[in-house]
Order: sequence, then C-alpha cells, then structure tokens
Amino acid sequence: MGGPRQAANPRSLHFSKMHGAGNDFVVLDLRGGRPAPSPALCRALADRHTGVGCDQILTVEDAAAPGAVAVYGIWNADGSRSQQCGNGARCIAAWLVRDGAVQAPEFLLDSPAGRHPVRRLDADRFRIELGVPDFEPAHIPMRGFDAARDRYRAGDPALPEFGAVSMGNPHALVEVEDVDAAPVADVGPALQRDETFPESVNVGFAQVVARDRVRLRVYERGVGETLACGSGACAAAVVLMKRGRIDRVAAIELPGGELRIEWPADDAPVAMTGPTAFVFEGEWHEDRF
Ligand SMILES: N[C@H](CCC[C@H](N)C(=O)O)C(=O)O
Repeated sequence: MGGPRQAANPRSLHFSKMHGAGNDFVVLDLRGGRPAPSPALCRALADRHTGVGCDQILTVEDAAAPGAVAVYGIWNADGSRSQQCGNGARCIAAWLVRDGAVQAPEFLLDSPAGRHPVRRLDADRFRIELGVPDFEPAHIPMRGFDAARDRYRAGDPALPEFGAVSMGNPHALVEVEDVDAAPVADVGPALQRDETFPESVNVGFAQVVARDRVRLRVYERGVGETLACGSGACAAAVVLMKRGRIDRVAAIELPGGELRIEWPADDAPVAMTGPTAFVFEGEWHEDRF
C-alpha cells in the first residue's frame, strides 16, 4: 500500500519528474498532511536552469471525499494555481498505480475541477474523463459577453476571433490555416492580457487537418507555449465539434505527442486518452528555501 515518501534528509523534499506527451511535471507527495508548496517554491522547482524544470508542479493529496483514490493539485511554473491539468491527471494516475495506492484498472481521481473516472489501458496509457465542458462566458470566465457563442472578439480589434470554453480552467481557441506559422508567441500573451479574460486564459491554435484530426499548439496560462496541453486538447476538440468542424472522436496532434478526444454528446463528459512517462526521482534540498 502506498504512503508518503519520506525523504532521505528531513530537510529535503522527494519528487518524481514525469511528462505526458512532453508536458512536464514535478510531482510532490503531500499525503499525510504535508503543506502545499508556496508560489516561490513552485517557481524554484520549475526553473529550467537553477531548479528541476517543469511546466507544472502537481501534488498528490489524501482524498477529501470517499470513493476517490486521491486528490491532485496543480501549480503553474509561475507559481499560479489552476483547477485542471489533463496531461497531469494522467500522470498522477500512473504515479498512484506505481505507488501501489490503486490496483484496479478503473478508479476515481479528484481535482479542484471535480471527480474524474480513470481507466488504465496499459503500462503507460490512461483514459480520463475531464467533465462536461462549460461554454457559459461567466463560467470561463470572460467579461463582456452574456451568452455563449461560436466565435468572440476580444477588446483589442487587432486580435483574431476565437472560441472559448472552460474545462475547469479557461481556454480560448483560434483556428489557423497552418499551425506551424501560427502567431503563438504574439497572440497568446495578447489574449491573456486582454480585459476579456479577468483570470487570464490558455490559448490554443488549431489547424483542422481532417474530420478526425487536428494539429494544435497551446500557449498556456502561467507557463507559455508547452509541448502539449491536455485540457487544451479537450477545449480545442469541443469548440471544433460544436462548430461542426470535426467528428466526435478526434486525434489531436501536439508538438510533444498525440491525444485522443471523445465527446459523444453536448451534455457528456469529455474523455481524453494519452501517454504518461516517468523520467527520474529526486530530492529537492529545501534548505535552499
Ligand atoms: N496552464 C493551465 C494548467 C495546466 C494545463 C495543462 N498542462 C493540461 O495538460 O491541461 C492553467 O493555468 O489553466
């Protein structure tokens, strides 16, 4: 049975380095009531020169409600918190299986965004349901719109039109002809700064290749462009499915790998299938903090 991993030196913090389709994580075991990492510790851990290096810090915590194996928390590289991380959820599932905390192939994981059914498909591939997407502007949240629509324009008229949805965290989706030429580094930060998104936003750039295949790049809130974004893949898929641009099962090709998204009906949860990988284990010397 799993349990909190005790570091060799009480002043050090054990961590697991993982990634899901290239979206990389530092995983901290906080079961047993260890305190949440401070924003400063998250930034230090995430630093790719003086720290471990990661897009997000994920925490494993004792389940708060019966039925779930654990609850996971999400912090971005800049120390900000999020309510959802699709690639991270799969990695937490793999972490709990390796820890011995769960033996069954199907189990439940809790996140700040809700309860997620998980199915282990093989040694490193997992399918997880991330909940029903919420297109209500106020829930994304977005300012300036009182009803959901297919396409929006931000306050800055120079910005392209976009779709928007919450997967528990906020997403905007810009359709482009060629994802390799997409203005990710310009439009991404500009949309994040726009008054339309009071809590910033994850910005996806999608090129529809076929009715069941999309190429996607994501400029993530709190990080910048990542090799993959699981909730971003779900967000892109459901915006394009709602527009009738793609079918209800689609492959989302990201720079770091491919995810499969299924959304059988508008009132159904979105299911995402993809890989997980363990890279190394380490000890973080907390006396640096
Ligand atoms: N940057 C996101 C959190 C991580 C999401 C991403 N890594 C994923 O796989 O869903 C946010 O601030 O909402």
